Amino acid sequence: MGKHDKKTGKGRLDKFYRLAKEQGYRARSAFKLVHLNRKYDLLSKSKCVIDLCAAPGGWLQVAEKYMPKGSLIIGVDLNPIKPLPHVITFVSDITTPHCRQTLRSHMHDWKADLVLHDGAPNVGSAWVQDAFTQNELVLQSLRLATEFLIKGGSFVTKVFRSQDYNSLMWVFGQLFKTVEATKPPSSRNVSAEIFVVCRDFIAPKHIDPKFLDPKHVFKDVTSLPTSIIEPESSSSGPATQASTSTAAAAAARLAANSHAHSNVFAPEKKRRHREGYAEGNYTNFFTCKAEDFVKGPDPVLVLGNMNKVEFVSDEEKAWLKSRHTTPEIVANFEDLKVLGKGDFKALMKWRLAIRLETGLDVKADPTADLTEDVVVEEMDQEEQITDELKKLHEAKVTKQKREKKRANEKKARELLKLQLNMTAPEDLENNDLALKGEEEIFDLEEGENEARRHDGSGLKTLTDIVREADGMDESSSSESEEESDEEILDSDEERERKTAALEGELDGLYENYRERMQERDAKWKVKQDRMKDKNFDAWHGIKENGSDDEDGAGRGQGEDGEGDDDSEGGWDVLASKKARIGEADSDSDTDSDSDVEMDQEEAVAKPKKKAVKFEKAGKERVSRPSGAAGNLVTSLQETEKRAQMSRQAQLWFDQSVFKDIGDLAALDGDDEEEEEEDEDEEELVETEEEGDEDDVSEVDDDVEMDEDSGGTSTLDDDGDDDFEIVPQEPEDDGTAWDVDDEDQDEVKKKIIKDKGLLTAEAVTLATALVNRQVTASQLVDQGFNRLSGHNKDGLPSWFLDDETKYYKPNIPITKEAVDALRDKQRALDARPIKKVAEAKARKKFKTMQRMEKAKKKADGVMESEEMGDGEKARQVRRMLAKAAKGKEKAKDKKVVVAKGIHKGVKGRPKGVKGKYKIVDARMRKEVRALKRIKNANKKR
Ligand SMILES: C[S@@+](CC[C@H](N)C(=O)[O-])C[C@H]1O[C@@H](n2cnc3c(N)ncnc32)[C@H](O)[C@@H]1O
Repeated sequence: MGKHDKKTGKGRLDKFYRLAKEQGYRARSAFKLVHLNRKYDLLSKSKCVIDLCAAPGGWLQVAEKYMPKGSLIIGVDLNPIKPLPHVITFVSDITTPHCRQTLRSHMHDWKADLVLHDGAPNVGSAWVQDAFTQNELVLQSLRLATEFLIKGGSFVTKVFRSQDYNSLMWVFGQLFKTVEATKPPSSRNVSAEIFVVCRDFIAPKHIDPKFLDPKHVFKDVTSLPTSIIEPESSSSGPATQASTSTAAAAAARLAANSHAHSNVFAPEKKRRHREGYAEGNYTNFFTCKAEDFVKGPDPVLVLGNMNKVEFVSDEEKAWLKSRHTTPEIVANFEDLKVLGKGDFKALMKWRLAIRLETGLDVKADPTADLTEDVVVEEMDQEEQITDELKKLHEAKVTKQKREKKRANEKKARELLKLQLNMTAPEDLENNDLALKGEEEIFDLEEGENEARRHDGSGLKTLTDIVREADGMDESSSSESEEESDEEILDSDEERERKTAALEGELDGLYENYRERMQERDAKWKVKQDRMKDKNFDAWHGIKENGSDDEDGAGRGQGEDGEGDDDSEGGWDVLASKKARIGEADSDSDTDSDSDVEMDQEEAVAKPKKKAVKFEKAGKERVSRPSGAAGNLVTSLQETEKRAQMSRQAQLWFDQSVFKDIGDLAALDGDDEEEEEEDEDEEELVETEEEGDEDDVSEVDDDVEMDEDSGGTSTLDDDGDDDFEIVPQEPEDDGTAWDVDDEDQDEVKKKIIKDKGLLTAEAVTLATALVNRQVTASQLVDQGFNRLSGHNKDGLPSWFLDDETKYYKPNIPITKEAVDALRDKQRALDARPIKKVAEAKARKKFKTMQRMEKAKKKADGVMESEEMGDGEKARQVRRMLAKAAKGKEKAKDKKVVVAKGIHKGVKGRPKGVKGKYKIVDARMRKEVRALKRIKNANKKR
């Protein structure tokens, strides 16, 4: 059988392959015969076996093993079979006369008890063709079997299930009393092969050659003669019976046998023959009376199940004479199995006509003729089809809706994640969604309508978001209603439940997010507190408290009456307007942290109307907002830190954008009436002060805004210095980024961007103030806008947190402000690195020391009376120049061997530039020698 694929992969792992190896069988197929033999006991009683298609000899081995000793075992194959003990083998094609002759030569006049056939043509082409070739081979082997089998002998063959299977089985049934198809366990389920065990060979005397001719057998089994087999003898009994039985009956019997096994394999078993006979059913030739069709309750069933409708009774014959009974109708009744849809319709029409004619049916409408009745029938079918189509359409629509709904839910989830900064916009599958998430869903400036729609708060609830994403907004409400009717998932209850679940899930996610943030950033909590205090509550608080409280009385409570609006809020903006440079509250301790932790009472006591007053204190310009109304003057007992802050404030205002400010106190167009601001957000950046003073001067002019406070300075909550960089590109809004999932660089960039934006706002406002385009009061008034009021009741924490970040007025920034900051950043970037700065400072310091010394010396020179004025001036100049220059490093001595020196040559030796000193090598040696001697003498 040649190379077999069982040598590789799957085959190698096969249990029977391993068993065959273990037991010394040449092929795993040996076990098929083992199993067949176990079931039918074929071998033990056989004394002569012919194995057709026997290579490599597995079956021969089994036969040799289970057959009685001395049995004749003959194997034939296209391929040579390695010699086996007690087995005769030869190479031949079983379809050729040569094979038959050779067999005969080996058999002499013996008859075989058993003929085996496990042949398989070389497969590889299409299945049908292979199956056909296979079954052709089966028929050839059967031909040999009929020639060499003894009466009562057995024939075992492999058959491939195909449309010819039943034909083969029918033929087997004609030749053997018992025919059984079986699938041994060793035969792979995936294989379409089945083994047919034919026992008790009838041994007919003469077999019509057509009976074993593939052309006839496989072409049309019904065309086979029903009595082609002549019994070998009249005494053959059952054989005669078998031979006289109709082919249809035999095929039906055998088909019934095979059905017992048909579930094991048969890829084509599901194939349906929609026209003509269904496979295996051709022997079930059923007839019925025309009466059953006409009068029966289910004419369709009759047409479907019967082969023929017969007109037997007088009544039925009378129907044949009806004008409705056309020759075509009669022909149709002759063979129902070959009819098409139109034929069936015609028969149904005929039935109705006959029924009407015979009075079995009464016309509903007397005017309606037969044709109309027929149309009713057609309509029924059409209705059925329409109905089916409708159902399909509905199912499709429902499916689409469900998919849409799922997609929308997914979108909603992604949007919410996006809003929680749990995902980056580019991570979202749908970028539009990301944009939507940023621009639309939480668009807090969406407008009054939107605000009204959402309880007047201007905020969308989660349900709204889900509803929106679900396409459940007003525009699609009708569709939503329809959907809710159709799908239980869309019911309000379900929606609420899902929304609640989603909210719960999101709350959980948000909590995780917060935890992660906390873990990641030790200062996060403090920042959050400060955020809450400053940017949200306080922001709204100041506006709620009103701005026209000119008397500087304590700030009132907010509209919600909570009274917890403790920070300057609106000052967030106002302070930005005035560059937010101030010092700590004069009457409180100046620790920056204390600003953050300001308690409620203190906050309430703050003035409602906020303003800034800048005062000069000595050289320092001081922003000195004060929480207490009367505390308008900078305290002289300010701490050193505060003094430093003031200095930094001065540096801040030394920037070009403020250069036009003459007196900062005059900033406010509403004159000195303005009240002072509390210090809540007034922190100054403590700059790096490393290196000497000169270095400090280089970096000290850096005042930054705190990202959290929307324009406050950046003294850390823990009091650490926090030097920050003003961004290069402040116009880029990168506020939507989440620091949590980014690496540190990204975080820094984000902070820079954020700060840049806010700082630009501050500078813009400050510039506007400076240029008197706007007054402080106007700015404060502008702070009262539609974003002021906010009912926070019942809102989820993630939303409030998000609001804290984003629910702010959009303060415009000018190009000039951005340019100013950019210039500043460039200046900062141009600074030398720390070590260089330190080195420079050291150098400078030493120079100053030298200059100091030189100055003293110069004083001495000037006091001298020995020198004239001109001489003194020259001396002093030289000394100062020397001091300024500093000590030059002693250059490495260069030794040059000059020729002729020892010969008394005078003047500059050749090749020597600059100062030079002539030394005598011999003299040097002598000097050293003398030193050595001297030392030696000392030791003695
Ligand atoms: C599955 S193998 C038989 C295995 C065999 N029963 C055993 O156990 O070793 C099928 C064999 O049929 C042979 N065969 C196919 N067509 C043939 C033909 N026309 N004449 C002889 N042998 C043929 C192939 O050469 C192949 O060896």
